[in-house]
Amino acid sequence: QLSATFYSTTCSNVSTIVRNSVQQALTSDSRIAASLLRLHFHDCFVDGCDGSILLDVGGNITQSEKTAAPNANSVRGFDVVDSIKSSLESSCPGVVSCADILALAAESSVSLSGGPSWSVLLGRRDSLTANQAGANTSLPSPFGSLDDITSKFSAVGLDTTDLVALSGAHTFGRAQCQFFSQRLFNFSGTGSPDPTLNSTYLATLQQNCPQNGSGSTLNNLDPSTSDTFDNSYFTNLLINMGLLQTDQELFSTNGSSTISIVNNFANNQSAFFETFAQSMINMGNISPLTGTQGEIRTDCKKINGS
Ligand code: HEM
Ligand SMILES: [Ca+2]
Ligand SMILES: [Ca+2]
Repeated sequence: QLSATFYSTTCSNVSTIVRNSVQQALTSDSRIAASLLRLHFHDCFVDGCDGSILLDVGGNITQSEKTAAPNANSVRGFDVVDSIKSSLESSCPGVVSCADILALAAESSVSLSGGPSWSVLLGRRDSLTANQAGANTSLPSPFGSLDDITSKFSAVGLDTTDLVALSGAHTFGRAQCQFFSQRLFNFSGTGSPDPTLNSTYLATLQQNCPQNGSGSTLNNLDPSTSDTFDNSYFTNLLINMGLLQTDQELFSTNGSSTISIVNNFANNQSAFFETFAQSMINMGNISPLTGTQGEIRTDCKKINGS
């Protein structure tokens, strides 16, 4: 049972400390807000929001989620999490969990980028384990069908509205060519590009991600407003300008219940912001450790005493 006032007597400035650190990090890295939001998502989908993604191999930890397929050479922002943790250890030693730091950093990242604010529920504790196989199986693939991603969300208690709203996180941040290049030249063995890709956008993407080029070249997930948290992710889908196959599927899968939700968010940014905030709370509630479960890590990368 998480609560917005969990640290009110033990670390009353926690939200401000996190927010200031994220703001500071943004001055030298315009992508960091997106990266921090994604870290919270990749934490919560694997054994719940318990900081498991932050652990390195060492001591009793024999596997790390960082090297699982969806994370390796992809998730980033760990240095900022460590710097937030050091500030908090100076102000309120041994009090704030790494899992809560991820939830707070996600909210600051969205609100500092122009998106909604919400009251973050707190009181999560940190795991004593990491689950690499779990990261490989529980995180959605950008090559999956809408049914695939829907079932990964429903496996953690999130519904279709949550799926569409949270996919709106792709309103900022970057993606490497390797995660959508299957759409550009020979889609599903057809010898042609994905028919649900806008032809002008296709030409730009083919230029940025040529065949036999580097799969790690970065592209904006939202070609309209790449660093702003707004509803242009959804207006892009209406004109076939979703970057990942799984983005465009939300609007282009015939008969899907996701289509009307995309239309609503494209036409009504406030509806998107309100739903996104609620869906972030829903995601943040995925099986947290509470009470005497787990621990409060001193160093987010390691179990205490190891
Ligand atoms: C619906 C299924 C989803 C799939 C298949 C998916 C897949 C991906 C992929 C492949 C990337 C690019 C990674 C890279 O190039 O290294 C990415 C980036 C990103 N994802 Fe998702 N994602 C999904 C849902 C979400 C959700 C629910 C959130 C957060 C609420 C999110 C937030 C982000 C952000 C902010 C980025 C950019 C990160 C950065 O620039 O560092 N994604 N996603
Ligand atoms: Ca986790
Ligand atoms: Ca945007």
